[in-house]
Amino acid sequence: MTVTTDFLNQLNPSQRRAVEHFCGPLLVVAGAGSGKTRALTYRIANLILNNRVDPENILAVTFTNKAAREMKERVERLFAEQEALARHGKPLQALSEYEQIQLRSYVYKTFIKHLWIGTFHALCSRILRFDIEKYQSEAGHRWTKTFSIFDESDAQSLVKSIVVSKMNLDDRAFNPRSVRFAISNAKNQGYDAAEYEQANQTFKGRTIAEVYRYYQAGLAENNALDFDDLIRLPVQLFRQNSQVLNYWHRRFRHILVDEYQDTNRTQYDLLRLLTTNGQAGRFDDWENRSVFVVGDADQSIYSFRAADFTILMGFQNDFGDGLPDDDTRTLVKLEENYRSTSNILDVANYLIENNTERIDKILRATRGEGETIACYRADDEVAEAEYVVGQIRSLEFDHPELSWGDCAILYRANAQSRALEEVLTRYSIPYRVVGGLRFYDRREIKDVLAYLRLVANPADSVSLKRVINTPRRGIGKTTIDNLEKAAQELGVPLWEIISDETSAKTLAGRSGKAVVGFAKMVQSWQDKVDSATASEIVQDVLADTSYLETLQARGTEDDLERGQNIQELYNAVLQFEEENSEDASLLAFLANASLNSDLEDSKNEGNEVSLMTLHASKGLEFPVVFLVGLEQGLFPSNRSLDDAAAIEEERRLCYVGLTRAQDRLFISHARLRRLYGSDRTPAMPSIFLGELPPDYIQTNIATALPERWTKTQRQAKLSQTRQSSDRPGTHADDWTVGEPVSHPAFGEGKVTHIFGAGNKICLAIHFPGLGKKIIDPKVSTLERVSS
Ligand SMILES: Nc1ncnc2c1ncn2[C@@H]1O[C@H](COP(=O)(O)OP(=O)(O)OP(=O)(O)O)[C@@H](O)[C@H]1O
Ligand SMILES: [Mg+2]
Repeated sequence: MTVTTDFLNQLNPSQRRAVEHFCGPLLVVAGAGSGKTRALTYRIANLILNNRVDPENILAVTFTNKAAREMKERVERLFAEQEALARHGKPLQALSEYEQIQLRSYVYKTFIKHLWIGTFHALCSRILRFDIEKYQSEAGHRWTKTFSIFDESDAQSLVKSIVVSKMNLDDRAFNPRSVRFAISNAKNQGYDAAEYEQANQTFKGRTIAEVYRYYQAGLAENNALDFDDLIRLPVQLFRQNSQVLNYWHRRFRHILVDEYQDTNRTQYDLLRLLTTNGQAGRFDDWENRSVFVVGDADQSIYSFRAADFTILMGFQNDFGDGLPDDDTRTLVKLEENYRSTSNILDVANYLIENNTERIDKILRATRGEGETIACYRADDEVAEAEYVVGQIRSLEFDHPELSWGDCAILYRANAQSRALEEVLTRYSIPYRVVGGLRFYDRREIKDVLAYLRLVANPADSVSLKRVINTPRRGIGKTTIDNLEKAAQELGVPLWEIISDETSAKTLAGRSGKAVVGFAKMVQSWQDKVDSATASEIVQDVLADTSYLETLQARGTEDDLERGQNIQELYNAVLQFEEENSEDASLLAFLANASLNSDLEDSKNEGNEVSLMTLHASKGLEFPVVFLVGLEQGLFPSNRSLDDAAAIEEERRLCYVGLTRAQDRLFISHARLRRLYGSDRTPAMPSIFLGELPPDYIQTNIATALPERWTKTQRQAKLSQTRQSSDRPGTHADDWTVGEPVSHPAFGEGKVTHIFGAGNKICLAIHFPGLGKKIIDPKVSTLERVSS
């Protein structure tokens, strides 16, 4: 391939600098829509095309599997375009279909196939498929490369069995979900059970540490890892074994990370080990390797999973050999936004300025002003959904160039999708819920995958128990308990008892024959695992278990849909085999299935409205965005109301939502909302609504927002706010915690917290009988009550 720089013309000078920076560390910080992801993608192409880097030496970390897929496709297209010019002297589109296919297949085989692009989890699972057998945990646990990946529900059922059966604890006091969460959090901060116990010297802390120990032993017994261990284990392995680390260090000379602000401690440790080869010193090889990260601290929204955006802020110091933070050798700022109209961008910037914990940055619009932002107050959640759908339908007439696929509805909580789905269905508008009930979380899919996991990893007793009597074959709970007890006493996996005909018959009594038959069936698949393809094994499993037939025999609509889903799973296996010809084994497919939540996207991708949580919308963009449910207690969420830092995170989430919009933005809230099956309860408008600049916003209720300002007034207001010469009651010093106040709608209450500083404040006020509300004194008039 000839050296070329043509494609770099599609970048602005700062992006180009980031892309062309060859070796050494580089941080790109910039606001939303400024082309960070684009720069990262072009950089991969540039490393290979112009810097002559072997694709095998590149590791790119994306936030979702979908992003990884898109990035690969994008790089592939860039390559194909360059190659078309070089070979044929014509742009790609001018070539015949046959020539295009040939060219793309060449590009795929020569370059793309060798690139490692994926999420931290997907990449780590690949590393572990090579090296996990060299790892030994402090407690002496070991895993083999056929390990299963436990998803959240598998992990929780393991925790539950420990809490209830092993430790005889009250599962109300030690709710398996929260215990699992505590363990997960500890892992993401790099704590093992002993370190966790050290840091939590209460009864509860010690008990959770004990569950943690049993849980790790349980994982090892099942030859399984949870999502957190997928990243933690390579870190520990790299620390234990310098040869292994050295191999991966030499392999990944160029590391690129998108959304770096949402990196947690363990992921950071992994990156550091890989770049420095575990040397205590800093990044020491400026001539031969690079570490390139892009991010935006204002979009950090995963602190509940231990993400820490100070890691982004520390990048230059950590990797930059002690160079000052603003050193341009290690920092590029992007200041143009290519995504949104200036109205949308102004509104988002205005909101995020309310955060105290942030570094100000410039983000200039490059597009026109666009339309104003619509804000709608609905009577309840159904009326809100009707408003959204009404707008989507009227877009059909007003903007025929837009299609349903251009629209996205974003919300804070998954449960909000129900009302929206009902109304969309009523009007026959096709939609898809991105990351809702994941395809791989469906019961029938989990069943078939459990069979496959058992084939690949006989030690996986969680999967074994799931399928031993599914479909029913007359093996009851008592029989399974007996078999399991024997396995525990002998300290062997359940499979060993079941697959031994004599033991199985002795222990299983009347169900002995069924157990033996089941074991023989599984054994016959296991015998083939090295020679057959994944799809052949799936076919065998479906045929031998009569799973599909059982569904068909029952024949309800639900059952038929389940049958179709299984068919879809089979298609996914075939597709996987096509795309991954170099490793299409059952193991590789299973890892992919555990880690890939985007199957539904590829199945349905087309002209449909997208529904998703704000978290899932990160990095994406849509011409039309609806941001719904801006109500106190929902967004910001209830859990954040008492916590200033959490409110700031919610505000960042709101910033993420607003900045997904390219052309049109609709915001809404309801006065009454039914959520999680409760009665309709009154809902207050979100504080974030009061923080948006009213002159940019058209609302259906004159009083929904504070007084209207013109744009010039807004500027004046902004500087005035900054000079803090406000009306009384809007400055932090005006209030003290504990003082009684009166609100026009809620009556009398007491100030419990003051968030923010200067005149960028909100007050948390407890109103007897109503609970706690967050009030912005700039929006609501609060009266002091003399006590
Ligand atoms: N130099 C450029 N010229 C034209 N369009 C650009 C340029 N850079 C980026 N874009 C476009 O702007 C949009 C936003 O880019 P991108 O998604 O890379 O931004 P980002 O900084 O990663 O955003 P986010 O913070 O939301 O992840 C995309 O549609 C991209 O193609
Ligand atoms: Mg991005």
